[in-house]
Amino acid sequence: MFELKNVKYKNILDIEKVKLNKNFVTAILGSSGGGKTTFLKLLNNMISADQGEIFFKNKNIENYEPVALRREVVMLPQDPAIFRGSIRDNFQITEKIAENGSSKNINYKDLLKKVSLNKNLSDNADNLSGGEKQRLALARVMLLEPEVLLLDEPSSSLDKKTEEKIIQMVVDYVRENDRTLIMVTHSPEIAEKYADRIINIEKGRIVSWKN
Ligand SMILES: Nc1ncnc2c1ncn2[C@@H]1O[C@H](COP(=O)(O)OP(=O)(O)OP(=O)(O)O)[C@@H](O)[C@H]1O
Repeated sequence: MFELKNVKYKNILDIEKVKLNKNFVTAILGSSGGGKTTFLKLLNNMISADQGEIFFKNKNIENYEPVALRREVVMLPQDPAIFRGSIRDNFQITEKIAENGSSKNINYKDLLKKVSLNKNLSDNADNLSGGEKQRLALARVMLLEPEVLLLDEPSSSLDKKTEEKIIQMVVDYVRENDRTLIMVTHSPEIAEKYADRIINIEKGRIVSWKN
């Protein structure tokens, strides 16, 4: 699905060659500051490599229209922005942005249940805790039904039990719907349990991977 060749970004990343498979759950592990977030951002062209090439479905990502690419490859950042207004507003704005009618008949309440967010649609999204905002953002991403989900430490402000539940749910979703998930995680246990492939990034380089 993705192929990177001799990709360099500032003095942060230096990736000789890597392929990321379609329909795989790929986990990215590594020390803080090693370049994991930067790696994800390159995949939907939020940032452009200084050198080298990145292919998505055999086409150089520089040749995709950026908005079209980001509809297919959606990133959930560590600290996602929440739209002002209610939880329902957040879903409605997302659907408007999506514009592609992909979110046909998705029930907002079911979506909240899926991400274990025990709130009303009319609740003010601003009042949610950090972990709850992250789950709302995850629900918004699911509404977009992207082909590829890039999750940057989706569980960073969640307790262990909720974290596991959410990851299980995302992985189930990805597998049932033939999607591709690339997730940065701090937890080797989560990576071992859910990923088809684990990539270790240290100091900007891929130091090991495991199938
Ligand atoms: N736009 C930028 N310009 C300069 N330096 C940057 C930029 N973005 C990130 N960095 C630096 O690059 C390094 C890698 O950052 P990155 O966020 O990719 O690491 P990470 O592995 O995701 O870390 P963490 O696990 O702490 O989230 C860090 O030292 C960071 O400070």
